[in-house]
Amino acid sequence: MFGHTSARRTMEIMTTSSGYDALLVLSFGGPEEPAHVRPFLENVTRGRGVPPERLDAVVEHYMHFGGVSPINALNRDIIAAIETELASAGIDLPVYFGNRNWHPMVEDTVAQMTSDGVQRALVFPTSAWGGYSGCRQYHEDIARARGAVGDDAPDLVKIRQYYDHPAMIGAFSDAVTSALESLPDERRASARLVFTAHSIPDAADANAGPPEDGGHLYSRQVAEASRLVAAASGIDDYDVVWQSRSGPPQIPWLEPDICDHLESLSAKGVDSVVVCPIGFVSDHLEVVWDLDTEAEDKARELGMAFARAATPGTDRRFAQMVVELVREYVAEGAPRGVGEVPRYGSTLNGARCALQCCEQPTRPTRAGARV
Ligand SMILES: CC1=C(CCC(=O)O)c2cc3nc(cc4[nH]c(cc5[nH]c(cc1n2)c(C)c5CCC(=O)O)c(CCC(=O)O)c4C)C(CCC(=O)O)=C3C
Ligand SMILES: [Fe+2]
Repeated sequence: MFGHTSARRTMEIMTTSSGYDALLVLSFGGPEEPAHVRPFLENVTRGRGVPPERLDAVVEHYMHFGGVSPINALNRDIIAAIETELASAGIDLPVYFGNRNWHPMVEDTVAQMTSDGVQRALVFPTSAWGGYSGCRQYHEDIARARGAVGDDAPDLVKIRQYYDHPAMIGAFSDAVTSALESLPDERRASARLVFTAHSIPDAADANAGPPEDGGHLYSRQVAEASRLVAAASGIDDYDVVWQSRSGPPQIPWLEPDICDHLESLSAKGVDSVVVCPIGFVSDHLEVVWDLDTEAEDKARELGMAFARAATPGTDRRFAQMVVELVREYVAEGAPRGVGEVPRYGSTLNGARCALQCCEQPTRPTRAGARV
């Protein structure tokens, strides 16, 4: 059952005039049955200093959904939508699917691409962001997968960060407006807009981006995307908070946490929130558990009305954005972005964007020694 890719058709691969002959959608991966939850989590956390107590808690989150992460199915839907949009744009590129942490593994997918004769492919990462987890780790995946295949591996060009693409900002903004409209009439005018993204260690954020850009690229992009979405929704007052913190408690991560923030808002008399998961392209486990279960329960406990805005992955504009990004490369179109924070992240064969870009900070081991 493993190892097949999502290339929907067998076709003769022809190098187009633009020089690309496939598109690889590269994602995080997730388990699709209970027996796969532990091995998946072991892949995610290998060498990353995540305490066993945290892992046990996360196993439980997956078990609440029958051991099935929604992420792979959502990515298959995104791929089907991309195929439709590519076809209507007249761009003839087969689409492949590979993951960092679970099947279909990117190593297997790149092996398949090699045997299909692919020579040079674009890689669309399902993360819009800079930073180690959001960008550089995807470069590492590309390099590892090519290394596993050897000399015949195709050249792989990763598509750039797209945190401020107008199509994505538009989809998020419409989702915020719909979430606001779903609140009870009497709670709508007082609703507070709260953006949330995956927390990362402070030290990882400090190192995010090329050093000459000043660091903190991830939190700066998240803040900028939030500003753009709020502005497009006609809202000028909002907060940016973080979720899904992992790692040992003594290491500082980006704060405040969404649930703590709901408590502070409630203490100030706020009785209604719209939560926008700006950091995620689809409703994967961090969204359906950490927001739709934990944060919503917290809001209920505090007597607050709660509405969670949709993620953009199911919006047709998301697949259209992917095709626009592909066009930037195949037709050398100008990058479209509406934000003021720069975007990096496009390199060949897993090279870094710059020397010491998104360097992993040293982490204490559980024994207390630094590695
Ligand atoms: C910035 C960021 C994104 C957004 C960018 C992107 O989308 O890539 C993201 C996405 C995701 N994170 C995911 C799942 C997990 N992340 C973990 C752990 C971690 N995430 C981190 C950061 C991020 N993560 C970090 C710094 C860690 C600590 C360990 C380490 O330094 O690497 C763990 C380990 C257990 C835990 O501690 O939570 C799991 C299971 C899933 C799949 C969910 C599903 O199955 O539906 C997705 C899309
Ligand atoms: Fe994560």
